[in-house]
Amino acid sequence: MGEVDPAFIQDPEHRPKPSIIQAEGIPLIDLSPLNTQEAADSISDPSAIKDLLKEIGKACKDWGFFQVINHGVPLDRRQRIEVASRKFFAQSLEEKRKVSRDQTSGAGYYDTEHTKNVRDWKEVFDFLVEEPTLIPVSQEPDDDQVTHRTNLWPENPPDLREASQEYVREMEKLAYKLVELIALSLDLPAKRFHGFFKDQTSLVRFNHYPPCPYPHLALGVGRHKDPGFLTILAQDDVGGLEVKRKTDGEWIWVKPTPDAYIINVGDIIQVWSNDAYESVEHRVMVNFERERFSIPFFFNPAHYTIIEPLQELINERNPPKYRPYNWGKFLVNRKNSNLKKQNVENLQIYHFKVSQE
Ligand SMILES: O=C(O)CCC(=O)C(=O)O
Ligand SMILES: [Fe+2]
Repeated sequence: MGEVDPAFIQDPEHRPKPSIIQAEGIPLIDLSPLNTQEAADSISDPSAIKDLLKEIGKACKDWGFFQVINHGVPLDRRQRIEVASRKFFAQSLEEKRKVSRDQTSGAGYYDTEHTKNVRDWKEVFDFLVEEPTLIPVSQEPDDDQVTHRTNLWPENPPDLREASQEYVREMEKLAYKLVELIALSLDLPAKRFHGFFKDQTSLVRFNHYPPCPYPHLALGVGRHKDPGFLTILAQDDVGGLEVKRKTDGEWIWVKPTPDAYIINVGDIIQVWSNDAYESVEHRVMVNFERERFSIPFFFNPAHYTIIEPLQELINERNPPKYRPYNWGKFLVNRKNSNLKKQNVENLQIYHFKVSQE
């Protein structure tokens, strides 16, 4: 890949800067107050975790991003899936393509994703949390058909499937804790969001960013916001994730913290909270020498969920800022547009924004 392939080249204004800004960085939040509660899985006494809720609320407002430590996910689960992911990507392209994602599967291997119509310098392997996962067949509003999506598991490494399934249970536990914290921080009942995830459309992705001969021109993932409810990301020690700081629009490097998870607010929280919390743009830089691996868990509601500002969070002085939309239709629209270069931007939540006039 010595030649510069124009498909990967970012417009000049979106290219990474030669100097990175570490600044004070995104907030680091210690979840250990949850571990000292007698019932950590149901936050029964919000007053005991008042400070934690404040921290979470502030991080969601000011950054849309934070890291968590003492999160309760056993380190060996994470190490096992990280090793499996490395082994999978180390195989030949021919081997990896045996589990290639196609139009009908919602999962598998692919290396042709585009973000904002520029190809990403990465290869990925996706798997669904629920089997089957129900997704609408088409983005047409009148078409009620749904498909049953299942996973494509590779033969090698042989323990990838088990490691993945084990890891996902841990991700769900952490996700539900975070969902409760976020609900409480918005002055909602702890379980306010739980029902939406009954038939979840959540997804885990293995990202592999190979070394890049022109890291000043390309990106591992172009600037974007995550469309779902929230994302729990495990990044390795290489680093490359950058978050757009809300105060001044600068791209801030997220310093790898061993055994921490990076949490970000997705578009759905932004809409449900009527913009109290914001889904923030992020991107991934690649580098000349080192390959990088990351594993995001995208926590997403059931396909039939209608996304609109929550009744409790709107009033006359704070009217709804979005028109309702159907999550499954939104997802299908996005999926159809991400695998090829197009001339227009794909569907975004601002397309549902109510005009303030
Ligand atoms: O690899 C990373 O650090 C982040 C990846 C990401 O933002 C995504 O896959 O949505
Ligand atoms: Fe992302």
